Amino acid sequence: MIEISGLTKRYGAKLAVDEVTFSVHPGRVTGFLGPNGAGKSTTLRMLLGLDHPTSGTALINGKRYRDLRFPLRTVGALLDGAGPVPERRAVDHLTWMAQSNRISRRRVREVLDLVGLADAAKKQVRKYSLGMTQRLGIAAALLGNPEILVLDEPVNGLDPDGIRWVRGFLRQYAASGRAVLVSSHLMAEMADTADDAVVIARGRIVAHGTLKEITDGHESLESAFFALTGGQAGVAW
Ligand SMILES: Nc1ncnc2c1ncn2[C@@H]1O[C@H](COP(=O)(O)OP(=O)(O)OP(=O)(O)O)[C@@H](O)[C@H]1O
Repeated sequence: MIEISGLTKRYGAKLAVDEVTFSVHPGRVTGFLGPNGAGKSTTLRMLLGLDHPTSGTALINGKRYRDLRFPLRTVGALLDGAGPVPERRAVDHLTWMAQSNRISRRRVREVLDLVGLADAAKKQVRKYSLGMTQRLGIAAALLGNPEILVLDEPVNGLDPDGIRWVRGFLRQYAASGRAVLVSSHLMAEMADTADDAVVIARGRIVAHGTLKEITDGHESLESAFFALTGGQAGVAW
């Protein structure tokens, strides 16, 4: 379980994340939704110990990320821009990650199979398509068979096949009793993927509940999102 409480991040005069509080439960896909610059990545980076909060806490099974003994075994993450070294072969990248968390080589094969990259395991990552790179990122997140998955914009730039694969995969992962937190600004996509949603705008949580609760009284998740975030289609925030 993820518990975020009063989480705040200030960059100089800019309040990027402002008293954010929400939790993410096992067996559910939670969509973390917000326009560009709303504070999604900053929140996830603090959750994963990559940035220090100005105040507040972000806990994974009751602990801060950096206090987890073998973090990959508890929480798997795919973050924007945190890719592997391009010259490395996919299998070597995963083996290197696995070793640092005492995960077996057998598991490396398993996750490559799981994401459909078994045949491309020995290719250099720089020869991968965007879709393959995203699958590799998900394979890395799965290495420790974690009970929690955190994915920042996993379908960005994917073609419809890739998007469908990620959606099916996340639904299946949550159905096996694990907790999935996935950030996105693609409302139609999240409407098909998430059970719960947390909506953030300008660093603050503006809605948190089941998808049904959030869309109640609106035509779609997209129109609920625009009403909540004060935006309009086609207008930059
Ligand atoms: N290192 C930093 N220094 C200064 N400001 C930052 C820094 N990182 C983020 N910000 C600012 O904090 C705000 C939140 O950014 P963040 O990247 O968390 O948003 P986001 O919701 O993930 O957006 P996107 O969907 O575009 O990735 C933005 O205004 C951004 O410019």
